[in-house]
Amino acid sequence: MLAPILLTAFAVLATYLFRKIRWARLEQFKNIPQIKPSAFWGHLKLMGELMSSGRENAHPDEMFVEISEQLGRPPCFLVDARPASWPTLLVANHETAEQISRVTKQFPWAVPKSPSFQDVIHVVGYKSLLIQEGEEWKQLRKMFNPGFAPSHLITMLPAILGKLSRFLQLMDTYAATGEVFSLSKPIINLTFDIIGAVVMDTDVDAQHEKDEDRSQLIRLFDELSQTYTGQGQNIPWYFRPRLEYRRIGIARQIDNILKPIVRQKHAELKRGSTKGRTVLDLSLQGIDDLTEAYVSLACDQIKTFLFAGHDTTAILLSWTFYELSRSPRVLKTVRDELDDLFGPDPDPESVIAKLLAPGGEELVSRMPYISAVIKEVLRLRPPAGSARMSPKGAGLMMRMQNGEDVCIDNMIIYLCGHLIQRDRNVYGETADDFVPERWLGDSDTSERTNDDAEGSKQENKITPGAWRPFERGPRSCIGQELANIEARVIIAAIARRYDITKVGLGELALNEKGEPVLNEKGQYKVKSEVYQVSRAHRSGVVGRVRRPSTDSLQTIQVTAKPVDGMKVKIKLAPNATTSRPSVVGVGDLLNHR
Ligand code: HEM
Repeated sequence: MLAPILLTAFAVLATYLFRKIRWARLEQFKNIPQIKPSAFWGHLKLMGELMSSGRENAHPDEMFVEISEQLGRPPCFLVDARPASWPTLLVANHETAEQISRVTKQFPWAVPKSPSFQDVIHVVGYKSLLIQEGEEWKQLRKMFNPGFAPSHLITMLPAILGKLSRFLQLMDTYAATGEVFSLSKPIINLTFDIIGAVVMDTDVDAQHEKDEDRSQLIRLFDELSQTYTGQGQNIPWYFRPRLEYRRIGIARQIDNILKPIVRQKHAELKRGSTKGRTVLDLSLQGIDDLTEAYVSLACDQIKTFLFAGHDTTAILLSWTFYELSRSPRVLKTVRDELDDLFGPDPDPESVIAKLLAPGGEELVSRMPYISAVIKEVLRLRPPAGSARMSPKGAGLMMRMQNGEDVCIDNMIIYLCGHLIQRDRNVYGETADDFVPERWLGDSDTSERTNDDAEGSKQENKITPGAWRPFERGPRSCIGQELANIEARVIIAAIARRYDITKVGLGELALNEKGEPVLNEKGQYKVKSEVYQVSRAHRSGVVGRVRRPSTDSLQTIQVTAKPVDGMKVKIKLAPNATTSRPSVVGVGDLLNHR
């Protein structure tokens, strides 16, 4: 008697599930452009195939480019990798992206962040600016905006330049030995040191060769980011409780280092024994009683700035030096601009002296060609994108190419800078080429690019929303101006001192005389392409190989880095002095300021 009942119940359940899966795969999003999904697998199998047939370890953006091409480059398309990830809407055009990033009545602070950001919760903290929403986010942003205001950041120039000496020393050593090294590594460590100085006036000692000489804070940060590498690290925590426990433990140790710093800075401010110029100082001003809750909140923001501010800027600089190394026309123009601005002496000490002298701040804003180079690198190699999600039931509608309105609630909306910024409708036939000149007359990379009224004042041509490496709208990058200043002064200090040669992937193709050969686009021909990978790699040293898997969809917010950590060798440029006055000089210059 029981058997037929059970059998019937099983048949009913199976039919229900079959229909439900079929509906979800074939019907639910049928109006969104997509590769024909499998009724059972959706796009899971397709993604597995694409990732294993492509470049090893490649950033998912590369796979999205391939899908976009197959679909005829629509403004947006769907990738359905359920249950490995939420269904994901890939946004590939600026008009569609603006619908998500702008302020609307429904979303007064733009469409909320995707829950996939929770993956990095132990790195940035529960109350991180990166993750918070609504009023809480607004208050935080208000609290920390002053520390990142351009007029304030420029006063931090000495602190930024102060971190260059160790970097230059190391680069000079590499130039002397001629050894191959990962350029991203010293740059990441430099940007880490700069963030530590700008945010809390603390030497985080990232730039030491030996691990034991680096600060405990940096070592813990490193240890924590290590827990995010390797396969399957982003599955729900209850499937990997030991790893979760380890992350919580490391995060607690980091807090134990940062909390006393917050308390000490607050005490110094109250005593009046500090000028109070760091990002942390400014956020503490006006706070009489420092509660534990505030200490915790400030800690989460410091972690957020350390996390969001070092890797991104380092990626920008790594790609910049790579592009300069293979674009002789661009390198020459950059060096000419530096000669004009800083005089013919290419020594970093001389550049730094001019930056620190009266009027130095103004020099930072007067680098139109270098700015165009930075803008073009950020266009072609955006270090980060944005993942958003409209809550279930919110009723966020998007108009598709066929005129249909589709509800896009409860799915990841990925504003894919890599696709948006290579849109042929905006950038034409040279969309994939490195052409800094396209920005001349509009080479601004500052926060003003987030302002449409300012953007349309430019006599130029390229619509503001089509350049969005820092994203746009209220949730755009708070550190945009800091990244700009860092990138400019680092390029100014080193672009004339070293000649950089890529080694391994991306190496120049030489002719029979051993000379590099220009292609029709004015860049040297290369033997292979350097491509982007997604995972957080230890201090930029890349080497661990991960089998491709669908969980990379959940980590699309993780930055896109050069695959090999940008392996290069360097030598002093022909007119650079062979002595190393810069190493001693930077410290002296700062002491005398
Ligand atoms: C080239 C360098 C950088 C790039 C390309 C970049 C890119 C971005 C992008 C695309 C976002 C938006 C993320 C989203 O919508 O989900 C963002 C947000 C953010 N960035 Fe950056 N960033 C850079 C440097 C920095 C620096 C130096 C800091 C330093 C503190 C920083 C801190 C932040 C923070 C805190 C947010 C969250 C802002 C909010 O939600 O209110 N970034 N960044």
